[in-house]
Amino acid sequence: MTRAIDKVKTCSTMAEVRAGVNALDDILVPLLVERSGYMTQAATVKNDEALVRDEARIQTIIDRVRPQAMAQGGNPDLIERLYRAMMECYIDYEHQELARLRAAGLQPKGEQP
Ligand SMILES: C=C(O[C@@H]1C=C(C(=O)O)C=C[C@H]1O)C(=O)O
Repeated sequence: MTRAIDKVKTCSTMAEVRAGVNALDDILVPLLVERSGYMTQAATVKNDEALVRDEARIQTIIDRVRPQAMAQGGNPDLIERLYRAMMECYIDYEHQELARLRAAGLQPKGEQP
C-alpha cells in the first residue's frame, strides 16, 4: 500500500507547494460538502436538538481516524485536532439544518399527528 505521506511531491518553490495543496483541496471540498449532506440527514433522522451532539459517536470517530492517520504515515494528534474542530463545525451545521427543517414544517419529535 502506498501511504498518503509517500505521495507528497518534493517541492523547491512555494508555487509547487501551493499547486500540491490546491490539487488536494479540489478533492477535499467536494468530500466535505458530501459529508455536510449527511448532517442534514442526521438532523432529519434525530429530529431532536438534544441528540445533535453525541459524545460517544465523536469518540468512536476519533478512535477510528487516529490509527488510519498512523497507517498513512500521518501525525495522529494533528488528525485528531482537525477532526474535533471539523466535527464542532458540523454539529453547528446540524443544529442550523434542524432549525431550517423545522421552519420548513418538520414537526418536533413526539408532536407528530
Ligand atoms: C452526524 C452526527 O451528528 C454529530 C456530528 C458528527 C460528525 O461530524 O461526524 C459526529 C457526532 C455528532 O455529534 C452523528 O451523531 O453521527
